[in-house]
Amino acid sequence: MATEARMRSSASTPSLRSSTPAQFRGYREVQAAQQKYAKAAEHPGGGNVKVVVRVRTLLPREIEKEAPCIVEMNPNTQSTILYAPAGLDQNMKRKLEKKVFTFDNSFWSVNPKDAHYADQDNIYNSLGEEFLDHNFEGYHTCIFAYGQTGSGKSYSMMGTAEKPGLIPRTCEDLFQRIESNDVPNISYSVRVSYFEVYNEHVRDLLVSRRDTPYYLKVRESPTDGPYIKDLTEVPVKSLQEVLKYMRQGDTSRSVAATKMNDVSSRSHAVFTLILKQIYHDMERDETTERLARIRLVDLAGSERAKSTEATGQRLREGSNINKSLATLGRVIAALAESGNNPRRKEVVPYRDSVLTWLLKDSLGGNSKTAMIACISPTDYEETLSTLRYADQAKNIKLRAIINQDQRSSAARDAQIEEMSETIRNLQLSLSQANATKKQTETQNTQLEEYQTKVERMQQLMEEDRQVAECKIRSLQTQNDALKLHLKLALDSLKDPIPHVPDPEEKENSMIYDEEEDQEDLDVDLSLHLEDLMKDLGNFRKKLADDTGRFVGKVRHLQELPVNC
Ligand SMILES: Nc1ncnc2c1ncn2[C@@H]1O[C@H](COP(=O)(O)OP(=O)(O)OP(=O)(O)O)[C@@H](O)[C@H]1O
Repeated sequence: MATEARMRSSASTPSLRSSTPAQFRGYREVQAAQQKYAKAAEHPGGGNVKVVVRVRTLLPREIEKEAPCIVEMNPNTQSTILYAPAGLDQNMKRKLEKKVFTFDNSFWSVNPKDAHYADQDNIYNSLGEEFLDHNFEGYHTCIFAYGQTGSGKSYSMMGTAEKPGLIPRTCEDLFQRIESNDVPNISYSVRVSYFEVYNEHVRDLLVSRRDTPYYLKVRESPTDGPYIKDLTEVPVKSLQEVLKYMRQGDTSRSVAATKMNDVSSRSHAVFTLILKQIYHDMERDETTERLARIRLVDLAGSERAKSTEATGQRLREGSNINKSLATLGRVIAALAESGNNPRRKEVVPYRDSVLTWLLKDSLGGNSKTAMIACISPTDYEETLSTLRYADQAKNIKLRAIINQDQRSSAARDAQIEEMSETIRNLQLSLSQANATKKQTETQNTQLEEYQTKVERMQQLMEEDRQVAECKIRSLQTQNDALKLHLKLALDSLKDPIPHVPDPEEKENSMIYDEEEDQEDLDVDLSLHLEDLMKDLGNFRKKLADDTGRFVGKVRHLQELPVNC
């Protein structure tokens, strides 16, 4: 449970926010914002998995049964206390004495009337906002919700239309931050993907359901680790667009009514946003790219067949869910053990389930990660098991780094050129293979490679267009600032400020000084004016160059063949 004060986020504003309107920003202000941007890269990315617990409200079936609330939370210590259920004999009660756990946050969502009640807003402000700050700094992040079936995972992650959860709020804040950015030489791009792991198979939630199930393959890249081949990743430009995909994915998620939950998620759902920031340094003609993967995971709930009374398909689903959650438990245990004792090299069984294999990076690698352990206020055994799980996760050490890449414009151009050449060669060999009608395995691999390269190339060209655009924006801002300076300089030349005479000065020297000062001022102003005119000329020239380059590149992009 958290107090109001603690609920309010202490997270810093993102490094790129500013309140000065762009048209009034001078070169110095822009430089200051740029330095701030570079400074964010110095933050260390270590630390442990952040673990928070949320206890949900009592559900109608629990109220009906008059089930007592056996959880308590202390807002001062952020501890969660679990009491043994009433009605046990003294012997059992002694065995199941009260258990106390302390977490980064203990969120009390039982009764809205309580002072320390945590609503959806509080959860986002305490966790989501801070994690989005990390994304703008260039870190990958992952927030996953864990808990028994019906404990409030989907409510916390997705929420309802009236009370949106972490996922829609993250999307909203992300686009708000992007739209309020007024540093002209930074551009953003966002892509989204949404998949589920159902019965150990990966299903793309952004592709409409087909009669015969269509599952995707998991592959491993030497540089990026495990990834899903052919997963849809769509570029999104606005909040409305990303919410549209989120809803589309949500409706195709595998859910079913069980005895414990009317709308129970039968799969683990992974919603991912990829945020790319490209910052262009005007002086060095160099771009810095920052890439952050924002992973938001709603796990299926752990469940006991006895409580769910499941049979047939539901039972099989349940046993697969439990199997992957058990593997996740073993992965957490192994990582926590290595965190406690760095000299001990634990074998982490990532590969034992599709879920842990895909979350490898988020669990013990390059990511800042948080776990929301969702608990029911009435179930002793399941709640204790979730709290133990969460307690162990606190010991996992992370190795997050800022994902940043610096390149000169010339290097970017060279990369595009090299890629065009590869695409041309692939196209040639494909059309030769087509001509001889040889449907070989090599041809298929080449075709795949070709398509990936073309996609990557189109992405690069799009980014290049954004860089050119932000250069133009930046030059225009500087141009505006210079015009303003120029106007002020001209005004002061036309109407110089009269010198205020010092009463103690002698009259003669006064006349002499006044004339001398005016001469100095005139010389200063005309030198300043000359500099400004020179700068203005340079900026105009640069602007014209960039516009020319940009138009040329767009033409090149339009001429590029998409399919062979
Ligand atoms: N903090 C909360 N405040 C109000 N209602 C909640 C809260 N948490 C959960 N609920 C309600 O409890 C029910 C179960 O929650 P939810 O579906 O999120 O559980 P879940 O953990 O995702 O379950 P499953 O694993 O079966 O999918 C829903 O009706 C949901 O609206």
